Amino acid sequence: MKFVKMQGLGNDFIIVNDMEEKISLIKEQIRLLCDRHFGIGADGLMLVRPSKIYDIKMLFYNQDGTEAAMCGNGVRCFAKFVYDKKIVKKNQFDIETKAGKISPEIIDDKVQVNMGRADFNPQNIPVDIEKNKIMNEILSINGKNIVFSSVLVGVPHTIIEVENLERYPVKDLGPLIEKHRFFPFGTNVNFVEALDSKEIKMVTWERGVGLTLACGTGACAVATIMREKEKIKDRVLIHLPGGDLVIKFVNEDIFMLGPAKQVYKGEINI
Ligand SMILES: N[C@H](CCC[C@H](N)C(=O)O)C(=O)O
Repeated sequence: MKFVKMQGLGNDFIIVNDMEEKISLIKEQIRLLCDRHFGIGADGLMLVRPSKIYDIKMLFYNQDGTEAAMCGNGVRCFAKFVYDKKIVKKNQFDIETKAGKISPEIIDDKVQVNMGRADFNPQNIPVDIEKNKIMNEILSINGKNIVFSSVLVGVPHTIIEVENLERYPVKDLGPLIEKHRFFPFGTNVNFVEALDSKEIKMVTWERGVGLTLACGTGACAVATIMREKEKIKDRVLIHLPGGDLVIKFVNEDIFMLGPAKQVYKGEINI
């Protein structure tokens, strides 16, 4: 099976051109391909498929083999791949994803993506709390009360503001919050330190992966919640361990601008 390895701010992916729709990978095979010792190694894997309703279709799978509706860094890499390989012959197009239509624009070596609108409805995120919005709720872990907000930006995201990101126990709390009983399908967990009204630092414990160098939908979710709390306006620079993303709001649509780079291409027997 031929593949290309790409990365967006160090969030890395295996991309397979399956326009002939001949490839069907079971969960265990995806997990093996993404394994950093027994396989290629990646945070996720994407299949390129034809779409009946938009220009192209993206299927996304996490490192553990679970399918997810969307991936922000992944969709930038996906868009760059299909454009560079001339599978799609325009630099602005629409991708069919399980989270709906996602519209990227290739701008030199960067990709700007209209990520659509955030969904605050707990039933859609989903979060098992009887409220209209999940803002500044409390969950307790090992006797520690944690204030959190949750929102759907393609996939479920939980946002926790902290005073000092470097000193916060992200690796201990991330997996416990990811699988907390409030989140029936799990959640991505974003730990955020607001620097000022224009800059934010964050790190994400990703559902189905663990700590990653960047999370695109997470950055969009963080910007959404911080804007909802009126801590930022309609544009923010987000610093992630793997690099920076610019997130801006046009009306209620979320736009994400960031890099997407090919690392290498290869072939593997699976
Ligand atoms: N792990 C996420 C999907 C990938 C999200 C992340 N890689 C991004 O860039 O948005 C989930 O299961 O919801």
